[in-house]
Amino acid sequence: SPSYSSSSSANLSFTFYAASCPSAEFMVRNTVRSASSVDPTIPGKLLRLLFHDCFVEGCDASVLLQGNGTEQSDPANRSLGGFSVIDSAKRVLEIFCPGTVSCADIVVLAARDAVEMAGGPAIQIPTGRRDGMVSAASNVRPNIVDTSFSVDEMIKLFSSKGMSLNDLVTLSGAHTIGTAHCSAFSDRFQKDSKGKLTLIDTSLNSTYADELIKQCPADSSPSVLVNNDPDTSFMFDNQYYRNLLSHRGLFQSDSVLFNDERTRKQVEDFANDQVGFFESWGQSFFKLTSIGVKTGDEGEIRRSCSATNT
Ligand code: HEM
Ligand SMILES: [Ca+2]
Ligand SMILES: [Ca+2]
Repeated sequence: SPSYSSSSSANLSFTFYAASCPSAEFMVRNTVRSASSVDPTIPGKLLRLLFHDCFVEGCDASVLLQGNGTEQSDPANRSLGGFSVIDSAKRVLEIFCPGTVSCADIVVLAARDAVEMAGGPAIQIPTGRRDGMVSAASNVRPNIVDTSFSVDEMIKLFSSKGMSLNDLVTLSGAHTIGTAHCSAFSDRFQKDSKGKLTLIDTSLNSTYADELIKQCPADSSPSVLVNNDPDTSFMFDNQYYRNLLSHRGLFQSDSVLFNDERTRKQVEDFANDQVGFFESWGQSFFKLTSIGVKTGDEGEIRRSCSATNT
């Protein structure tokens, strides 16, 4: 459905598991913490997983379902990660509070904790989301932003989820952590007659472009990863916006936020004011985690996050 009512998110509660599983949030947090201490790439993965869940069928863990033709089989989702962290949190929760805590809530809480552990703001998030039964690859393409999108196209998709221009600029700040495959920004380069890459997107700083070509030469392996934020890749800070100001946005969809008059001011403000970015992040993240939530009798509480109960 194109526009989600806010009545569903009004059914979420800050005390949803207070009686049924009082340490639910604590158990998710511990799982995220220990996984991230072993593998520092986990926070970025968990944050992107939330985005791809909430924009397709709402925040309902549809992205976790495995099988032929599910969301995971769409090319836009092949580079997602963090599933094993969600699974281990669920395993612990099923021992202490069987059949109680939804995978949809675990995805949200894990992303929230991941941001905080990477140095970002702490955010209170209500719970009570239920797990969806539908996961179709064909739902992914129309609902997930591609790096080739114009600001207009991004605004259109975001507003169909009840998200504003401000939310778009704020949530794009997620690219202050995490990594990307070379193919995610190869459209900014072209192969010359000798098979070497040259920059065709003039909105990119040429020194930065040279670094990217070095890390991602034309013949590089498809498994090569590049940091989204070349300066503070593991730190959730406002460096993403500073990068945009110095023409070092990795994706075309990042650069356009600085090149478009409607979004530039917000980018400049966040580049100069991390506290302001963090405040805005709290609000936009809250909205993201409320998109299309299922509550009450809708959906189910999955026993295993990768499969529906029946
Ligand atoms: C607005 C348009 C957006 C576009 C076009 C976009 C696109 C991408 C692409 C292409 C990647 C690299 C994937 C790969 O090659 O492995 C990526 C990574 C990432 N994105 Fe976005 N994204 C957008 C918005 C968001 C939002 C709203 C969030 C979260 C709130 C987000 C969080 C992330 C994170 C954390 C990573 C790093 C993932 C990792 O380290 O594995 N992105 N994004
Ligand atoms: Ca979903
Ligand atoms: Ca950073």
